[in-house]
Amino acid sequence: MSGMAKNPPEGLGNDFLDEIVAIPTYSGNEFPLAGNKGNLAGTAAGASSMLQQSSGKGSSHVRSAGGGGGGGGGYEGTEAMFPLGLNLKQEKTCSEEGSGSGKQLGEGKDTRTRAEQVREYRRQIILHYQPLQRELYTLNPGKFFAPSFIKAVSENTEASLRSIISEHSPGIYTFEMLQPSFCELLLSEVENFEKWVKKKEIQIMRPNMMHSYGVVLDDFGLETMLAKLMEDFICPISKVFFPEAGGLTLDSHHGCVVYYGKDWAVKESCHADDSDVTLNVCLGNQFSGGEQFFRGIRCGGHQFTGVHPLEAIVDYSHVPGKAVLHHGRLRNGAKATTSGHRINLLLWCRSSVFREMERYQKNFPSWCRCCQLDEKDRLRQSVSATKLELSRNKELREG
Ligand SMILES: O=C(O)CCC(=O)C(=O)O
Ligand SMILES: [Fe+2]
Repeated sequence: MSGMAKNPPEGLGNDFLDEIVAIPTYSGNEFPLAGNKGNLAGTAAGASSMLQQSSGKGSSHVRSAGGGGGGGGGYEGTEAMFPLGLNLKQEKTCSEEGSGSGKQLGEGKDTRTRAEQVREYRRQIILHYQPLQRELYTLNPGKFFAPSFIKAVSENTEASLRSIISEHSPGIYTFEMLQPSFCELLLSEVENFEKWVKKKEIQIMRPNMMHSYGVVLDDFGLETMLAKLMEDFICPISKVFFPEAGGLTLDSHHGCVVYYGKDWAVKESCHADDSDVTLNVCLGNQFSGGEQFFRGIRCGGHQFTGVHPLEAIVDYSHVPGKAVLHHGRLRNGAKATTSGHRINLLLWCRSSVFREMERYQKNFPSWCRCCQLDEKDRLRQSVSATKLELSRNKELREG
């Protein structure tokens, strides 16, 4: 089992504390899942009421394509705009976000790259944290996944995958994925990690700028297991359903668990994940409300445009054990969880090849609605200009 914690020494030395970089943290509320055995079958209740569209800015105005690419988590907020992505310091600009390894952080003193800081941060945690559910740390499909999911992925044909996957709406796919016992184990591991963090009074990195309530699984030893999960079980699906979004070449991920509920109220904000393909699976528990909403796929240059009238505005009510797989640039957000607690596993899957190609892409990406509209406009204008020129030439010849 690689990446597992060794026996921790008593307490944590100053070196360890020095290594932890300040990030969003919370210390107050207990993780309220202890003793919830058997409750995982709870479902997301509550009819999905329509989310109000983005205030004021929600016109279908199409901005001309700007920088593009960039992988940053832009937001079209219902109110505020937040960036997303792994963040060692609470920076405010989207463009600083994302998987930009090689970038130096810190004001002056710390000259390590972001990648180096993250590596050291993880090393320190893994050295000191003692896992509770060790079986989670090695991928065990028979224990983790629903039999139907294992069968479809092992057959690995488009037909077998389509037999278990439903298209909730264009580009949003759902399927039964996790066994209740796996969800329970993961929840108890997360709870254990939170207890450890609290006991040691350390600050840890939280999943992203939207979530101070949640943990990054990769940081405490689950990175290898999640990488294998992505490679063996998500890539076969993304190859079929998201070939245009890097689905053929996913090669890195950001894995976390996020919490919603009374003690973990998250501001409703529409955003794009720092991901090329996103896997989101509900782990539990009993809750109502908390629908996820989707507001159109946009490239980096069009993140802040409104929803187009022809575009579906989609809500989805999470169900424990069931996965949602969507295009990473599909703008999304979560409505308030009105009772109980909703806890989800997120795997932001990335393709370095896709991101590199995006940087040099000259043509518009076919999957961005605004780029499509821009392209149509450009064609229309060029046809009108040609027509005008032809009629002028005709007038000159005849006149
Ligand atoms: O509410 C959820 O399940 C998804 C959260 C989310 O969109 C995100 O963290 O990127
Ligand atoms: Fe998201």
